[in-house]
Amino acid sequence: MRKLNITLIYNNKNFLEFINSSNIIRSYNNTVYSYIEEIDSNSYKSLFQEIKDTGSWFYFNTPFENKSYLAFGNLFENETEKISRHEFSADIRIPTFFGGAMFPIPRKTDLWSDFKTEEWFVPEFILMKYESKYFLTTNLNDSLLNIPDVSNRLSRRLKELTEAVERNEKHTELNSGQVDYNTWRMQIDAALDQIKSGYVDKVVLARYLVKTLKKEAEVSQIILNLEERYPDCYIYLWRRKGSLFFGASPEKFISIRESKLSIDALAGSAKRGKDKNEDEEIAEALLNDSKNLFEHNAVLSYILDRIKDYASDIKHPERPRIKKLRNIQHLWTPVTAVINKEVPAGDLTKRLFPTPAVCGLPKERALGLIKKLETFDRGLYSGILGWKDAEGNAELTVSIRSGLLRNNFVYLFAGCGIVDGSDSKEEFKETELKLKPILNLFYS
Ligand SMILES: C=C(O[C@@H]1C=C(C(=O)O)C=C[C@H]1O)C(=O)O
Repeated sequence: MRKLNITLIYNNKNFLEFINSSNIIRSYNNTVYSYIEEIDSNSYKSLFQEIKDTGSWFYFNTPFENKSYLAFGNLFENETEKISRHEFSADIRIPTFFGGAMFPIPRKTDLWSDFKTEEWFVPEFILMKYESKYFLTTNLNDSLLNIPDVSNRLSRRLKELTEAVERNEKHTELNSGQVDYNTWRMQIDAALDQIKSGYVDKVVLARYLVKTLKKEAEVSQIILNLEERYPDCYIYLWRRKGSLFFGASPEKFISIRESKLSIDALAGSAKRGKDKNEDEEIAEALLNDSKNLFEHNAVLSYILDRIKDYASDIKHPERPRIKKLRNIQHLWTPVTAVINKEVPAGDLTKRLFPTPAVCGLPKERALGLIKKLETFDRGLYSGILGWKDAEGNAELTVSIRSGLLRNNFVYLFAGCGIVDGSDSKEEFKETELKLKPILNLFYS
């Protein structure tokens, strides 16, 4: 294994100054003291090449901001309300909490037992890449440590991330089989009956696939491939206990910076064309297709309705735009607004989640139908994932186009919005397009 230099980066003088200043302001419980230092790119890159499917860590890349985070170690868990923060470096903002929430249906199996229904944790360390600069954040709590202690702890954590573990080769699938076309058709027909009777306007049904991995997954390769192939998507990987949940999502759930809010309405899909002309024809047809526009508008009108009491200056383009990805294109309406000062960010998340892009309309009825018709646990698939800070800022994605690695299996998930006029064969094809980003990582 290459030697990792990151253990040596602490600048003694700055760190001591930080400890002293932290001692002065030290008066609350649950305070996070964040020491941020720039590190050299080689340390970061060498760690990245060595990262394994072991330990507990969280990786989140928001390419449109040129920022990625690798968070590891656990200082606090689920204490969002109580934590205040003292940062040493004022120039650069670092998120406080990383984590996410599952799609809100109680689980029937053990597939997701390595994750919690909802978790927001304060990591011990965060490696951040911002444009061409690299930073290490060390988070400390009230039992402040000295430099050798912190360095040792960092070395231990890095070892956990980079050391491969021997695996027992005998495993059984936790959720055997898959949703094949016949099962899918019956589910879509049942949903269409409910739509025709007027019980729901839209419901998003998903299917899953299980594949055996032929060899150990190479995590650094997964990250590199996803980042290269999906340069406009959120790239996320969350490793916890024996599971790795990961994906490349085109969908922003919510982004909050001070009072600026932005949300994606993303729904309505079509394949990519074989050449530029065909691609444009397909996009044009999608922009004028009443079924897809209905699916899309269900999401947009829901978002506008849910934020109207919390925000002002709500803006969005009059007609949807097209978001093009490698295998698929979508109808997309970006919504921006200014949040009323008195609203906590968590309230907005609760009001919006899950949107009709992954659930349906009316929400509670669609949730009931999904619970009744789907035969697997969605878990973190179609949940939310990302970061928040103690000041109410947040960057969360809808965790779609995702897979779960567990033992020697990869579980893949994809869904689509069902509305009046949906056809089970076409929707099945659409799920295949949506499964591709993950499937191609292992079987191309
Ligand atoms: C549910 C998924 O995607 C969602 C459903 C879409 C649709 O039905 O057209 C499009 C984008 C996403 O909001 C998925 O990828 O699994």
